[in-house]
Amino acid sequence: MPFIDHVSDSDLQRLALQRVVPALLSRGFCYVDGLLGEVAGGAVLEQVRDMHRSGALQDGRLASSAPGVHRRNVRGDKIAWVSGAERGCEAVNFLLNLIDKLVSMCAGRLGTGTGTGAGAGTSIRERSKAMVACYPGNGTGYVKHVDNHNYDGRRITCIYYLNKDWNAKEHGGVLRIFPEGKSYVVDIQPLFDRLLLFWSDRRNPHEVQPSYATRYAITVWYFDSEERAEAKRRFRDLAASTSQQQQQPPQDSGSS
Ligand SMILES: Cc1cc(NC(=O)CCC(=O)O)nc(C)c1Br
Ligand SMILES: [Fe+3]
Repeated sequence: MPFIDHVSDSDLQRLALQRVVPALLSRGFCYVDGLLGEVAGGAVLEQVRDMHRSGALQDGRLASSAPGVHRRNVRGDKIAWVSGAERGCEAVNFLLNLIDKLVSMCAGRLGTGTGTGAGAGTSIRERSKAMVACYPGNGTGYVKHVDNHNYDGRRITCIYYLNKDWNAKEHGGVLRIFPEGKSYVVDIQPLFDRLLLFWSDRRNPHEVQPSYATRYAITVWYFDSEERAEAKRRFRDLAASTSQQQQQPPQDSGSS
């Protein structure tokens, strides 16, 4: 079904230049509410709910329960990786295309301000598949971490939230960002039709606080081409060197 084109290219251009780029450069994160609008946003939510109902969201990480509580492992978030081309993902694909357009309109203007010191600036031309995630609402969250803590190439994390009538006081599930070197934290509610963008590296450690209602989100990571290529080279060298070691006979320890 043809989605209502809620956001025109000129809207996106304005959003990129007047909101997203300045915020990323000055604060390192930015969120936009009402990205797709009720109809298209609702279509994405329905498709994610269908994935959840059909069991497509799996292999969540084991989340240990609170210390002291009888130590059973409870399931954390459930995820599925989608390209958007899958049947039943048409609305997700529409979302991904829109985010791609928005990020490409920003990419040329994120210059050397990214503070990575790597090369002349950020050339973002590729991204990961989309990670559809569901926190089941059993009190699990996601421990504090950095997405790209070791130059794996990821430059911008984009998270699209899908949760209607979310109330953090009752449902928890706040994404808390701890901006590097700042004395304050930033609490983001995972609200329906909200798009959050932030630098994936050490500038933005973050955690998901325990969620007490079903919490859906779709995440894509955009790569800096140079850093990604370098990370792939490093990974190939590592793989090559470890496989060589396996081929060589184990060096005797030299002990008598
Ligand atoms: C699998 C995986 C999930 C996440 N998710 C979040 O940080 C949650 C953000 C939110 O839902 O608000 N991050 C990493 C680095 C990996 Br890997
Ligand atoms: Fe993360």
